[in-house]
Amino acid sequence: MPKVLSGAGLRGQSAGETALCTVGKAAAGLTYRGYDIDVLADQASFEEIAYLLLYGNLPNRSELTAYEEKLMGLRALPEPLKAVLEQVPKDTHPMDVMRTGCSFLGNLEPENSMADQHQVADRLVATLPAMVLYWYRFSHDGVRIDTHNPHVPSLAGHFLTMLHDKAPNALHTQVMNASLILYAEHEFNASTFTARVCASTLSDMHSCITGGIGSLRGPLHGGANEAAMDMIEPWKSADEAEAALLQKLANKEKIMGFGHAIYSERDPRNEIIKKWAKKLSEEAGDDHLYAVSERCEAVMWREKKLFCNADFFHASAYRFMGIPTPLFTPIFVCSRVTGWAAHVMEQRANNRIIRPSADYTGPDHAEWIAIDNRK
Ligand SMILES: CC(=O)SCCNC(=O)CCNC(=O)[C@H](O)C(C)(C)COP(=O)(O)OP(=O)(O)OC[C@H]1O[C@@H](n2cnc3c(N)ncnc32)[C@H](O)[C@@H]1OP(=O)(O)O
Ligand SMILES: O=C([O-])CC(=O)C(=O)O
Repeated sequence: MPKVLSGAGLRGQSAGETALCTVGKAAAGLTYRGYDIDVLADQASFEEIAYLLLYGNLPNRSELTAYEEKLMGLRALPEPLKAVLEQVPKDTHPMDVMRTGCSFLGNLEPENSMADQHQVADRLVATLPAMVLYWYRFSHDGVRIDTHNPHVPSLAGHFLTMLHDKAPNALHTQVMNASLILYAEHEFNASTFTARVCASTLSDMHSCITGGIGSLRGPLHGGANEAAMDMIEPWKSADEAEAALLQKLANKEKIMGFGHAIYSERDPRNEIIKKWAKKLSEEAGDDHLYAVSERCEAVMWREKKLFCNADFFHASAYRFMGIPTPLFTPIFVCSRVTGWAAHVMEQRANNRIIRPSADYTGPDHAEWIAIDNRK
């Protein structure tokens, strides 16, 4: 059954048109430009999805090879950007680092003309992983990593190689690739809408993407994958998880990684990432984290009819690949930048400034009081 969409948060109101994505059609589905997410996550590479979203069609083999080579050629960070990243304190949240990095790249390489929008978008796709990991490895390990990785064509492998200083195994590359596909696009979610509002003023791509990063950061949106990990990490058994979760529900707490603004019964991305989390759990010899996650899923459905969204099983999947929690939402950025940029281009192609109205709730008329007469 489709979710009843009404009330606050602009729920259920159409705020524009898109040819990029459908969410929640027949209560569950997700498509990118008409292609089903199950097929894409199983068959495609993230680079194919980036191309599909940004250029409008699936690339043929030679287009894909050329696109992969283009992205690899755009990976290097400018020296002044590295210098800025080296100034950012170690205890900064990596999402704030990405926000700064994206904005500063816009200072160094401004989008002077909208004719450059594809070049600017590709440059961001290629450099955002390097920005966050250059800073992370410098501030945490004291090393200046090489962000080229010419022998690692996939962004999935590139990210894990920069993080761990060695090439990932095939399973980790495959899961990371699927994860990047799952997170790439989701219609008019909060961060994409932020980017589109910014685009509607005819602002530049870096401003739109920087705004998107700021919106994604919150725990009700992309930040939920980190918040879910923080919640489940202390629980050492499924029984402990169930007891703690019931207590949270009794306290009327929000449980991160559950529920959705549009989907009513399931998030189609959950089954996919859950399957990979199980595989990774077996590979890692995990004896409780996957079981804890599964129990949370069962308890939330039993107690509240709330289901896992895309973020919940991403938490354990990323942990099994040795990814530190504060880098979870930044990975979402590395993926969603493709959706954001595609929406910016779509908004620009048929633009009217986005400017809704408000229902005024203040006083009808207030009499001016001279400053010396105020209480
Ligand atoms: C990739 C993504 O961004 S997916 C979303 C990631 N965010 C999270 O996981 C954060 C936790 N989830 C939530 O806060 C919400 O479910 C949201 C923000 C995703 C959607 O919000 P809404 O559309 O307002 O939720 P919805 O209308 O379905 O809420 C219905 C009821 O369920 C409750 N509810 C919804 N989600 C949760 C949850 N995760 N834990 C506890 N209760 C919840 C709401 O509080 C509301 O109760 P009420 O009627 O007593 O106020
Ligand atoms: O659509 C939403 O509201 C949030 C979401 O799942 C996403 O952005 O991937």
